[in-house]
Amino acid sequence: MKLISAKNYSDMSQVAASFLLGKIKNTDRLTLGLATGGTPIQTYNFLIKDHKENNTSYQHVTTFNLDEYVGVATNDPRSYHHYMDDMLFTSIDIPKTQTHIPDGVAGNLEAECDRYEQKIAASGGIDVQLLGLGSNGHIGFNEPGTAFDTKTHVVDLTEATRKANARFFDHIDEVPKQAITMGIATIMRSKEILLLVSGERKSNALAQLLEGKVDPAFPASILREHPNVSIIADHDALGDINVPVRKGEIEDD
Ligand SMILES: O=P(O)(O)OC[C@H]1O[C@](O)(CO)[C@@H](O)[C@@H]1O
Repeated sequence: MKLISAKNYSDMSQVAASFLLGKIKNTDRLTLGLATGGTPIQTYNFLIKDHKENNTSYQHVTTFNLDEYVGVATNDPRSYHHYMDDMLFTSIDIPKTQTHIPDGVAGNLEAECDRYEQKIAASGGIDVQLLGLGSNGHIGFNEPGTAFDTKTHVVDLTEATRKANARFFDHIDEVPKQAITMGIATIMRSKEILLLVSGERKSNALAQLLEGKVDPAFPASILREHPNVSIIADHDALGDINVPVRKGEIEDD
């Protein structure tokens, strides 16, 4: 696992965008796994800025998002479909047909999970998966206690996660109680993983990921067993962590 430090949220986002652009610009065909939440927003802003300034194309890129709320329509501003259109897709030249997000209003949610899993496999699997880290160690919406062999599935959200995400809704009661998420096995099959961690509120989770044991009680701990993980963490998230850290390129300036 490679740990790269960045000074702050903005620098973390710039290092992350450069990392992704290195892949986007240097491949003929790329499948990206994408995340939502607060963490990747500025990374997406930097990708958009680069697209506008350098005309970087996404015609050869296919994307699969980690998750979607159950019962939130795709055109609802709180859906992850809407988030992705708003934060990235409509501002770059990626064909809509190449972007994939689970359908949280599908009539048969189990069938939707199977369909999504098969779609990822049919595309050849995920080359690079972008991840955020839940304060309780969740990755995607895989909450503590999720078995490491899970594929895409429906999950009951914990109160902690609903509270953490209530900032995107008018009231906590409006935060859905369930979501569809890629499973931990789905995420672990990605060829490469890029985990972004920012802010003091994530420092305990990051310390546990780096120093604790691999345990389903802390889902992100499984990343220690993946052969190709890079973590970009800012100083607030790193806190006093006592592991070797490589400095992000921006810090070397
Ligand atoms: O980036 P945030 O908003 O702190 O959320 C952490 C993670 O939790 C989720 O909101 C749930 O999947 C992810 O989208 C995100 O990566």
